[in-house]
Amino acid sequence: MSPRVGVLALQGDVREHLAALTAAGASATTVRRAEELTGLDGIVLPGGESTTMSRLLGVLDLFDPLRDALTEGLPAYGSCAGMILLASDILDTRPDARHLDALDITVRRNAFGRQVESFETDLRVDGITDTGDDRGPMRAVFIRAPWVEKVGTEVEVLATVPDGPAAGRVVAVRQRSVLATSFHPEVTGDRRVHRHFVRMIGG
Ligand SMILES: NC(=O)CC[C@H](N)C(=O)O
Repeated sequence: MSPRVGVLALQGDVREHLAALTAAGASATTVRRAEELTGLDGIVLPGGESTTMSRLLGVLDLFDPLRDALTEGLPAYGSCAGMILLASDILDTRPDARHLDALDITVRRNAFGRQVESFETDLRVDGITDTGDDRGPMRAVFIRAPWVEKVGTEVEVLATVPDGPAAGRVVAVRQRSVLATSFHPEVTGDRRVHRHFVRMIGG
């Protein structure tokens, strides 16, 4: 049976993740209420605006149930704003923004600065672009993206920016069943990250 994956659907590029997950073989469904967390094999936190999502999670009484589900081991994948929400520490955020503390990383919001606020590059992602018939670098789209400034001992770094002013910056990580990318594979048509997540949670 295909794994059942929820997409947090409060704001952001929900539709793109639903399509990518479906193409990757998951049964994808939206999550707007706490009850909709029941029976999920994984959840995706989309790109968008992390402070807005954080506020809506509170307004809809979804923040605590989601954090509890993550603490209990619900696998998760966050892209961009989703990565920020999953982090244990955020730099350059608003004082009232809350985060889910599911990944032992420090992220800096809007880290790439004005000149390269949005850019694309070809990336190698460990375990994703180096295996399978379709191996090879992945086009990665960064839109006012965060980078990871610090990783805990249990966190694997999967990708860094290859060149340019931000060379070496960490942009993809995994800690057990939680995966996060600064970039947006959901907008490129390259399904390898979503397939990787679906395989990861399918055991
Ligand atoms: N593309 C994105 O998800 C941007 C993230 C946004 N800058 C934030 O802080 O939430």
